[in-house]
Amino acid sequence: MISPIDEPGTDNAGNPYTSAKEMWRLEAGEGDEAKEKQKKEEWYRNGVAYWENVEASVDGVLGGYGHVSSVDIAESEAFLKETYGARLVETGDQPLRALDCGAGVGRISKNLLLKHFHKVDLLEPARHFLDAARVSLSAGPSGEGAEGTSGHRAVNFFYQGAQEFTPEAGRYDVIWVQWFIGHLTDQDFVNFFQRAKDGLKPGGIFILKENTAHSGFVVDKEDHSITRSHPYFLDLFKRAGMQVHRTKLQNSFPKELFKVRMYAVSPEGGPPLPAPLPKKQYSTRQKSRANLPGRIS
Ligand SMILES: C[S@@+](CC[C@H](N)C(=O)[O-])C[C@H]1O[C@@H](n2cnc3c(N)ncnc32)[C@H](O)[C@@H]1O
Repeated sequence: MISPIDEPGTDNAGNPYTSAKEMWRLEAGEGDEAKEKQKKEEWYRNGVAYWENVEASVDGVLGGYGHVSSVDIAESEAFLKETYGARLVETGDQPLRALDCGAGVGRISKNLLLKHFHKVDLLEPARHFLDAARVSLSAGPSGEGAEGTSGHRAVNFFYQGAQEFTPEAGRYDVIWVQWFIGHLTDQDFVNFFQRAKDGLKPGGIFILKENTAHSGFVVDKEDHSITRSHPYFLDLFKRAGMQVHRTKLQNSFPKELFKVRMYAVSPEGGPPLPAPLPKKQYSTRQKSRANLPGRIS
């Protein structure tokens, strides 16, 4: 069977690449010793520069599709509960912590993560998005002390690209990776998961939610990102030493968008996922909802 990296792809104007390997050589200088460092820096700089010119709002980070935010959050929440249910309610004395990577203006932290996790950290390389997230999540100027009435709060606001980030060891129950991993080259995707897995508590998981190409890949020359196919994701998870526990397609999105898929992954050889809970057992839901800022939409 042909490896996903050898499959052909296109850019968003339909121009072909013979393989992902060729694409990464052209776009990020991979395999070309003389140009690799400079081209790779350019790839990341151009990606962030695109977002720096986008309005710091939910509509901005969703490319004008701000109206899909609530249905996105609803299906993410169902996936989180089905995947991680028991751990969300049986915390003992331990605070639940999540990391929101490529967090944009804090849309997911505000509407989902802060409902279920006592402490949420955000990682985002576009400064004005991170500033907007700080305001939206009511943090002080240093990012500390964003205390909601439920006691759940945004704690750290990391101004960094994921290709450079290393989390504090053993800090997180869940690392949320949504709609940004296309900015990372394949090698940095693998390196990111290999570094970030040390940031998970024992039994912690990553949830990745991303656009998927029908086959191969599609490069967006405007925002300098790549949309990968489902087999391409599976291949990268394998290379990163990750096992995929569950995967599910997002249902209710406009037809013209890429198919969006959710993955629950954790380091190979780790413990099985906690049991899902029947919906009626989520007794924290009402309490948390009442204490958190309203949903945007
Ligand atoms: C489509 S927006 C999604 C934002 C957020 N995840 C959400 O769903 O609301 C893409 C985000 O990825 C961020 N981003 C771009 N390059 C990145 C990188 N190298 N590492 C981490 N995040 C990056 C952008 O600044 C932007 O906030």
